Amino acid sequence: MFEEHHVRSATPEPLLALHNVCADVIEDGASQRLLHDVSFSLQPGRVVGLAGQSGSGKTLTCRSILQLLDPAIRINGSIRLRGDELNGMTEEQLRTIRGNDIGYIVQNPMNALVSVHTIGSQFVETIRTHARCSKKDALTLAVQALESVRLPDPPELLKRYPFELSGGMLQRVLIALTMCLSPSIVIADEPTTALDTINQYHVLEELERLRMNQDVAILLITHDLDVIAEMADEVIVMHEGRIVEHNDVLSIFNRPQHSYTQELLRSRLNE
Ligand SMILES: Nc1ncnc2c1ncn2[C@@H]1O[C@H](COP(=O)(O)OP(=O)(O)OP(=O)(O)O)[C@@H](O)[C@H]1O
Repeated sequence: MFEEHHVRSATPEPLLALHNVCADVIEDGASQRLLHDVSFSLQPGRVVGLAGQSGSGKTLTCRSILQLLDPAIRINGSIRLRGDELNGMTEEQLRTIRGNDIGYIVQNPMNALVSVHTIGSQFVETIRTHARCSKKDALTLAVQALESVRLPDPPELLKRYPFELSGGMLQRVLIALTMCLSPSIVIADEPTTALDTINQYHVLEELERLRMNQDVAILLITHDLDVIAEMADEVIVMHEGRIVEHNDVLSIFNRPQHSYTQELLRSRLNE
């Protein structure tokens, strides 16, 4: 059993608030609902874990927030960032929000980096599209960020190409890149799934430091309930595109209410 302790009470104004978000896919003229009235909010400095088996709608929920969806998918409902509605914003407005306000860390960091450019040029390019600064200042910022995720020899690392680094190093590079943009929210979609145990530990530690040092709100998607137990303040359990349970982490693990949450916890114990 997990030890009970007081969970910090929520502040009144959420950083991000989803209200009745629905996603429908239109295929061959027919519409199928993939997300059903998803509602929750994120507060600064808190980690919300999103759990549920494969196909339950976790990634779709993240990508709805970022409005990074297949054109066949339509979103309804409200997604507010500090009160501003994201649903319906122009692509240009959204591009500013992605990175500046909301960082996105994905399972396979290779997909987020361009293989033919050095790590350094990608840092400079990304930093300079979000903030007005010289190349030299961008490189200084990159070195500091790489040092803070404890990667060895950052100046040398900046000269290397993504394919020259391991998955764990790349994931930490991506976290460092995200840190340079100082987002208030980080969405981490299965950030440790492709990593070995040691690298999993390092990546989770860096996410924890982001939350502690920069008061970042983290939406952590993982099928790994041990990671959720370790990191999250609250847990949202999704099943077939719906939120079936949302509670603080101790209540979810000690007193799960929904039969699907109970099943999910039982399957973890049997693993
Ligand atoms: N572009 C799309 N067209 C049709 N169906 C889609 C599309 N994208 C997602 N879906 C469906 O929506 C449902 C939710 O998918 P989603 O990727 O959010 O699941 P998930 O919980 O993240 O699963 P996993 O853990 O395997 O990544 C699935 O049934 C999936 O097949």
